[in-house]
Amino acid sequence: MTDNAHLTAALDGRLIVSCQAPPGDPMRHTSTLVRLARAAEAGGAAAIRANEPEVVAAIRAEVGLPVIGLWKDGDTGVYITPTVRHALAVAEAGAAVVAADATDRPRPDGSSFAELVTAVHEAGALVMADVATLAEGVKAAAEGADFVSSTLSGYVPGSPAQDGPDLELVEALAAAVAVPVVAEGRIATPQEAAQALARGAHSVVVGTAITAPTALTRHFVKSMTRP
Ligand SMILES: CC(=O)N[C@H](C=O)[C@@H](O)[C@H](O)[C@H](O)COP(=O)(O)O
Repeated sequence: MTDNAHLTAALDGRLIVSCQAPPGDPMRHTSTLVRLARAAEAGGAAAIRANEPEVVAAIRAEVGLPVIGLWKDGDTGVYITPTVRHALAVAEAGAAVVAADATDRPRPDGSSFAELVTAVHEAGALVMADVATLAEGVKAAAEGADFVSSTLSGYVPGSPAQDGPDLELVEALAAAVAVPVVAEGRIATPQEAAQALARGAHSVVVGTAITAPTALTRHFVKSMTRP
C-alpha cells in the first residue's frame, strides 16, 4: 500500500480532532495542545489537526496518530498555510498531511495551489485542500490534492453563512471528486458527525465542540438569559 492509500484507509469513517486555540486564548500553549491531542487519541480519534510547526512537531513526538498540519498566518484573506514556505515548514515538522487554503483567492507569495501541492508532495507529505465551494474542491482535486475538506465554507464571501455544518457542500463534493472528502466546520454534535458520513464524507473533523473550552463557555454564557 502507498502512504496515501494507507492513510486514506486509516481515516475511513473516522473522527479527526482539531486541537487548536486562537491567539490570546489560554489554551494556546504547546503542551496543553499536546494534552488535548492525547485525550483525543485516548477517546478514539484517528488523527489530529493542528496549527503551527512547533505544535505539529510536539504532537508527533507524544501522540501516536497522524497529524494534519497547517500554519495559520493572520485571519483575513488566505491565512491557512498561505505560502509554499509555510506548507514546507509544516511538512518538515512531521505532518502526514498539510492542510492549505485552496479557495479561489490570490496567495500572498503569488504561488498557485498546484505549485503548493507539488512542493508538499516532493517533501513527502499529502495535501488537504481547505475549500469553501464545490468549484474550488473540484479544481483542487484536479490539481493533485489528496483530500478535499469543507473547512472554509461560511468563512469566505460566496459561501453560505450558517450556524451548522455545510453538509450540502460535503454531499456535492463527495459526488464530484474522486479523492476522499472531509467534513469540517461547525460540526457540533455526534449526530452531525454521523450525518456527514451518511452524506458521503470520508472523515469528519471536529474542533470547537471538543477542544475549545473558551468558546464553549462563551456559548453557554450567551444562552443564559432569564425568561
Ligand atoms: C475557518 C477556519 O479557520 N478553520 C480552522 C481550520 O483549521 C479552525 O479554526 C477550525 O477550528 C477547524 O476548521 C475545525 O472547525 P470547528 O472548530 O468549527 O469544528
